[in-house]
Amino acid sequence: MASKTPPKPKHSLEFPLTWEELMKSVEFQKQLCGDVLQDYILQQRWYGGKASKLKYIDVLDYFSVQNESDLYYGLVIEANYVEAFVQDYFLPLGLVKHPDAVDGNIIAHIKLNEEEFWLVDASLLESFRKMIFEKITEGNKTKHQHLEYRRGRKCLDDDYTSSRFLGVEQSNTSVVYNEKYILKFFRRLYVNHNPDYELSKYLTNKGQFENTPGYAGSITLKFSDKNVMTIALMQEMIPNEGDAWDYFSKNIRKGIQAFNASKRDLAKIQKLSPLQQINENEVDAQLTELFGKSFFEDIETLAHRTAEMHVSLGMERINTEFTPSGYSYDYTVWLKNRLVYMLDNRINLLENNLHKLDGLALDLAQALLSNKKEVKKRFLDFDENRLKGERIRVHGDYHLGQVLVNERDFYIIDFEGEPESTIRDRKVKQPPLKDVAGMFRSFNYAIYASIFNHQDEHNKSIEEHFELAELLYDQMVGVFLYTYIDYVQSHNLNIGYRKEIEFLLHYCLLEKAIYELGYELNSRPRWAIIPLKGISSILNPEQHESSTSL
Ligand SMILES: Nc1ncnc2c1ncn2[C@@H]1O[C@H](COP(=O)(O)OP(=O)(O)O)[C@@H](O)[C@H]1O
Ligand SMILES: O=P(O)(O)O[C@H]1O[C@H](CO)[C@@H](O[C@H]2O[C@H](CO)[C@@H](O)[C@H](O)[C@H]2O)[C@H](O)[C@H]1O
Repeated sequence: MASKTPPKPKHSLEFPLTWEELMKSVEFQKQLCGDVLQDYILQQRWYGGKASKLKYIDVLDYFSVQNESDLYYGLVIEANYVEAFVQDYFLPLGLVKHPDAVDGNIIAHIKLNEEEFWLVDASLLESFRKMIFEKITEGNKTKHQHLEYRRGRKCLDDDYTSSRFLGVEQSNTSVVYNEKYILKFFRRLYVNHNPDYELSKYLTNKGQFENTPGYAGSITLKFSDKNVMTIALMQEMIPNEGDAWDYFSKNIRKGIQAFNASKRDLAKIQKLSPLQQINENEVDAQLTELFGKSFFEDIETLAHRTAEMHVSLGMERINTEFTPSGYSYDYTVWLKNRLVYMLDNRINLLENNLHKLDGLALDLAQALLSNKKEVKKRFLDFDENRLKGERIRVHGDYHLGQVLVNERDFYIIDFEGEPESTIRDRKVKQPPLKDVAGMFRSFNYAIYASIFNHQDEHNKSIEEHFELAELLYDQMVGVFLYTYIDYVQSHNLNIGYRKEIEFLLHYCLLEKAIYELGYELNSRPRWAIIPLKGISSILNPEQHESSTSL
């Protein structure tokens, strides 16, 4: 059979060098970093700098990944932006004879000593993936320049049998090995260990938290100045039926459909005050009929797993990276600076994007703009002297999409932290209730997304749906809090006294909703209505008597 005609390359390079000599060539690095990579990375899903103007790219560092027969390079490329900031990315480089080997997904055509090749992302090549697995399973038996391959406790295989791309929408690149492990190549690199690696290793080796993928290995780049970068993390693969966002959204939608088909009087449903705790058996009978008893049992299980995660993260007494801390003046200064900066950014972004909003979203946006002083005041109303609980390392970006579902149990993944924050900020110990607030915002999102996305299925007014939404949200929160607080308190994690818990939750809910407003305005403005509605209820809980101050 005739082979396919090679694609006409956009970029063609030529060097009188071998592949082994190529990376040492300054001229090659210069040409690669010019149009070749500038064009290539713009097409990649993992490239997060698309909204900024690229000035130039540099190779910050590179390393070889090799055995007796094959050689690949791992590149740390630094993207420099006109807006005066830089981002580092990981790009593994390989060389193939035929572009068919990678389905035409090539970086450039290259002639080396008159011989024709194609430069490709090495993760597309099975031989590269196999070599990576073998080096991780071999662990630190072999020394590799400034690269460290580690085998984790949960890696039980010595032999490679298969590899494939995970094939999900994601910001990194994940490979499934032997249908048992998932290796995530971090695309965006940071100086310092990635929190995903640190927390995964800790939870497996020390915390013994079972409802997260076990740590199976990693690759770390070590610089001569002692700085490090996490290149990859390998974990157990968790069999799953999808994530908790899809799981709960599906059940919420069904409940809302049942509500539309019924003659239910919302005034008869028990109204809780915000953050009022209830036992799963105390959920209003009408809500149980609409959403199912199992729906609230699932919330209970999720709360239980979240509490176990926090107890595990807060139990360390030796390694200061993990030992709990109290509240301090330094923390307060850091927090307030950060939140005021974020708020100013969101207000600015909102002003610039008002033209993208209409109807209720626009009304809520205008209300927020006139209320910005009140939000700032709330952010500044944080007094460490009145807080008695502990701060610990937290998940940091906790929402339903970070939880996998299997047989009505939940597994928590992706401890990379909040994507907008610097790596240092992600490692600051925080009140565990920050994660809880993140999950509550996610409940709120799932309810309102179900309402806004399926309006064609409704025969009741939007106001009635909003009323149902608030009733449901308060009961989901009530069940979660009851289970969560009971578990952490009986396992010696100090999250503060009752008023402190309420204060921190209100504080973190507002923080998260303001954060979300930026995320939505930048990536899906149609959804901005959800955090806008959330901010409005957090700021005006007038129908509820609970106080937000200490
Ligand atoms: N250990 C695992 N077991 C099974 N599936 C996983 C595992 N880790 C990740 N996934 C799947 O991969 C997706 C992306 O993983 P995630 O860690 O969030 O990557 P990224 O940081 O690139 O967004 C998850 O939503 C999930 O579907
Ligand atoms: O990409 P990440 O998962 O790290 O997180 C970012 O994207 C999330 C959306 O995928 C965003 O989450 C927001 O939307 C979710 C529904 O899609 C909702 O469940 C979350 O509560 C809400 O915050 C997250 O904020 C952002 O960091």
